[in-house]
Amino acid sequence: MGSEALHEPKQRPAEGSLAGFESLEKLLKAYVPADKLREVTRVLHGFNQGLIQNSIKAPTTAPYHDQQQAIFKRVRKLINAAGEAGVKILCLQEAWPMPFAFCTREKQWLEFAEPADSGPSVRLCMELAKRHNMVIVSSILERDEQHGDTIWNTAVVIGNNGNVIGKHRKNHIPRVGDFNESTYYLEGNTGHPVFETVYGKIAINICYGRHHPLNWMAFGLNGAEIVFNPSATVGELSEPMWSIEARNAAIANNYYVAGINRVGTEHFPNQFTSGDGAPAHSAFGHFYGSSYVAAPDASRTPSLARNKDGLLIADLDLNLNRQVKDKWCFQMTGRHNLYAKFLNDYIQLDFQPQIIRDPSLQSRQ
Ligand SMILES: NC(=O)NCCC(=O)O
Repeated sequence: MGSEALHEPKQRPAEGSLAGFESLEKLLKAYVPADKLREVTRVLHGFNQGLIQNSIKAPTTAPYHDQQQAIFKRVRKLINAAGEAGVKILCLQEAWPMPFAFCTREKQWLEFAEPADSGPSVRLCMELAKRHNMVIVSSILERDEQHGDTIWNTAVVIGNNGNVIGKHRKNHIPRVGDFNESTYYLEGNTGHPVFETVYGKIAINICYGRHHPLNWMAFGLNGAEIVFNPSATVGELSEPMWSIEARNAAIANNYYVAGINRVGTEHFPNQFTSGDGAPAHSAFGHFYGSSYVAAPDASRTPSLARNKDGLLIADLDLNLNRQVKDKWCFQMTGRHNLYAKFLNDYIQLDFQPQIIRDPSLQSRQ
């Protein structure tokens, strides 16, 4: 019997699975013979080196407080597991204390917004960070009460003493597919902060910011050693990009990147449309998890599952950043003065693109 017959899933593939397998790695393992799999993994992942992805735990029709408490219960358990395993820096997925309701455009979901220094999820993370002597990056919907209740998509960095070190607000707000986030909040105003923690210098590039190379670059130039990318994105939209973007950023900027994606399919009480003529629907699509860590030497860890909660633990040797920098000299050879001048020209109203046209082309009217 061939391996295909042995491993072909017999029933309908589980929701959110990849042809019946919980991750690409498991699918490859089922079909590629062991001697060849080593080579496939070497080329796909390089050499192997805590992140938490979680689904929502109560229906979106439940009272908000119940929805939030159900997620807290689950995430508390996962953070405790990370702490017991010795995790020192932990990042949670984007807007982890709530369903990713921004597809609906309904303002009622702002009920989940909280102050970045004292909201319920922040207090939970402060308690657990202190208990486990751990740094926690917690991505929330922020309500800025000091500035007229402005709403932001924010990552709060909590130090190992249970103190809030600071926060970063999402720089790039998507206007793609059902990601109607601009209905709720604006582009962030916190720049590209790097947080110096007892375990290393970290930064956060929130979700859609991962499509913007200069966003990655700025965190690197500010000295980040690890950049977390807490995300919420669905299979139909971005899955082919997911395994590339964090790796590319890690290579180009000589730091580690940890991509954390939400997991599960979220259904909402009222139907919404995608503005593409297709019928109204009540589910966002499948958040495909697949969280992983990419290193500056182009290696990466395997992914977490596509359809299950998970905790990924990776040992990061921060000295590798400098070794790779010394070898490849990407920072040293960067022509930042050229780019600075170009960008300055580009933002002028009278900017003209630098195009040298083949004079033998027929002139366009
Ligand atoms: N949450 C978020 O920014 N999603 C946008 C979709 C994507 O970047 O894949």
